[in-house]
Amino acid sequence: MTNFDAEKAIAAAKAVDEVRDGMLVGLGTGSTAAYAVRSLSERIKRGLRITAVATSQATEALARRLAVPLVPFQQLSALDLMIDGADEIDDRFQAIKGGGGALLREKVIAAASTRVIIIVDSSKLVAQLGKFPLPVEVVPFASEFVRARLAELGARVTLRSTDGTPFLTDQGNYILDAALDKIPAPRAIAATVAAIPGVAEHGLFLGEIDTIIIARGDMVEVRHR
Ligand SMILES: O=C[C@H](O)[C@H](O)[C@H](O)COP(=O)(O)O
Repeated sequence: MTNFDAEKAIAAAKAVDEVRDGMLVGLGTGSTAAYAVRSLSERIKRGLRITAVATSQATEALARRLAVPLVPFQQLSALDLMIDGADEIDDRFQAIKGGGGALLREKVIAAASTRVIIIVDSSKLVAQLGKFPLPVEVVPFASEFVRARLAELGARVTLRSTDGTPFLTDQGNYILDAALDKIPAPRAIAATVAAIPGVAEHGLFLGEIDTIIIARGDMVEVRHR
């Protein structure tokens, strides 16, 4: 386990302490969120009674394997709590997400949740967003058109792929990774990107996050908005 893995596990356990009997809990996606699913599963084995919603097929598979009770989100419109990771987060509770390609479902679940807790290791906290390329989910039909529009904003744009095969999201869309280096005005970029026809969602989470849990070594810091 790397130091960052240990930090992810500590932050995840702290977030899972916030889960109470009867809650409907949104489960994020990625390596940090996976620690939260494991931690939640341990509490369920000790008697915690909750129901969860997964933000991706990967998280759904993990939760099923660990006997975390799941319900499909299609039947719901509101959740109590979401626990998720982030690729970058600043001290204004603004984040870039989508490194794992789950940004669209994550944003829906975050919007539906009364409270959103983001759990991160110490490498994820930044002074300014943008070093991590902004994931933009696009319908495949519009991918070249959106790529050109993002390039006009000054981004170096890459179609996420493996060995020449485009990565497909759980919705069957593509991801364009838009490297901007710095995002000094996240709200303006978010509005501009969201307005491009063919964009399904972007990875800027600007108003959704209520609590950040950051682990540094074996210390954990909780910040509330
Ligand atoms: O699409 C994936 C999510 O937004 C993840 O929460 C994000 O990429 C962070 O992932 P990790 O915890 O693996 O660094």
